[in-house]
Amino acid sequence: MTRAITFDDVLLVPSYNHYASRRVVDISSQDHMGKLSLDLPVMTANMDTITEDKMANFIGSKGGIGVLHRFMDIDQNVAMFKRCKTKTFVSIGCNSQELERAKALAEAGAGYFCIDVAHAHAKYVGQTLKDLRDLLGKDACIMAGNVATYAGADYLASCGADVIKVGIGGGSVCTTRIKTGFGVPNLTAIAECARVGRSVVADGGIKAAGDIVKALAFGADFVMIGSMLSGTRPTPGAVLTRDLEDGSPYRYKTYRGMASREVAEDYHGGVAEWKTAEGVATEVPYRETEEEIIADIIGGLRSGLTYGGAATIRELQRKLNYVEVSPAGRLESLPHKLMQHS
Ligand SMILES: NC(=O)C1=CN([C@@H]2O[C@H](COP(=O)(O)OP(=O)(O)OC[C@H]3O[C@@H](n4cnc5c(N)ncnc54)[C@H](OP(=O)(O)O)[C@@H]3O)[C@@H](O)[C@H]2O)C=CC1
Ligand SMILES: Nc1nc2c(ncn2[C@@H]2O[C@H](COP(=O)(O)O)[C@@H](O)[C@H]2O)c(=O)[nH]1
Repeated sequence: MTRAITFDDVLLVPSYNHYASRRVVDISSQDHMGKLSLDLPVMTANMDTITEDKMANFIGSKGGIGVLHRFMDIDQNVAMFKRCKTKTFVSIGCNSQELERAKALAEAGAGYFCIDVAHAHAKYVGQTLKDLRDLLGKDACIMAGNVATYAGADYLASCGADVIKVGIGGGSVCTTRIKTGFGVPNLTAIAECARVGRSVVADGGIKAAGDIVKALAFGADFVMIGSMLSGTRPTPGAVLTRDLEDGSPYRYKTYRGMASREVAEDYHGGVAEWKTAEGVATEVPYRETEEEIIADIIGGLRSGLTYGGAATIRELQRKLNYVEVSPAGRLESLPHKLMQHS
């Protein structure tokens, strides 16, 4: 049986650092096909509680890129795309109307497309990729996902994907592994898919800047984050308030999986009888900390590269050296100053 690992299973091992300061390392990333270059290798998730135009403009201003969700009609989608002031991905699904969405968005100037389905190692995704390439031409950047195996990534590459989105069932509001028994722990999935030689986006389960460094070191060129930015000001959705037991107000927003019952009710009148929800909806505290979250990611990436003795993300990948950690090692990695000793 193959052993598979994810973020908390490993730590990266430090190596000799040539660089005088964390300021000199380069945290930018370019995809293997030469179509996408980001100063910050971070994408925001195409979820209706994470990325609309406001988040796309925020993350774009930081050097990353937003991926608009697709759960709206085509006119709304075009209007939203036009409100984006920086390079932004748009998403499409796989049914026949989705090519109409792609056509309208391309006419509005979109050049970065994401084919977004739960299980992309599938015939209908391959066909959509080919149709989309025919529609958009060779210069458009097409990302497709999600997959979690070498065979899945290879299939998408062979159908014309430039960038491959990797991660099945690892997201923070995801229940796919519980509901279906399928998934691959994310670091193993990233390493496997990166062997195909196309750029990989590590998607799902990233909780902190250190997880981003691990994902990049294991072969991702970019990461996609949802929960790390959930509840912040640039996310869509209202700020809600309720009283806590002590009477103090608690301000929160909703963060929800795009395969949750709540999403199905809002957009499709409920979960179809042949399906089950594969995501959950949750309350997250309202936060005004998006600037700090991104600064923390940038600082973590800069430090991370120097711990790895690397000036670039590609060098970090070449020098990958890691250990699997014991339960005690994992505990030691967390703040434990106040832990009681018996
Ligand atoms: N990264 C992850 O682990 C996951 C992500 N998601 C997210 O949830 C959203 C909804 O996803 P999705 O349900 O794919 O979108 P859609 O509802 O648009 O479904 C995509 C198409 O794929 C078909 N399909 C066949 N088998 C499957 C399968 N096992 N899972 C999903 N679709 C299948 C669907 O047909 P039919 O509906 O008739 O079956 C449909 O035509 C997306 O944003 C997706 O990224 C969802 C689950 C897992
Ligand atoms: N299995 C499911 N995965 C989902 C769903 N909605 C979104 N997602 C995936 O999660 C990531 C975000 O993960 P996070 O850990 O950063 O919060 C997102 O990009 C999708 O790939 C869902 O309903 N089910």
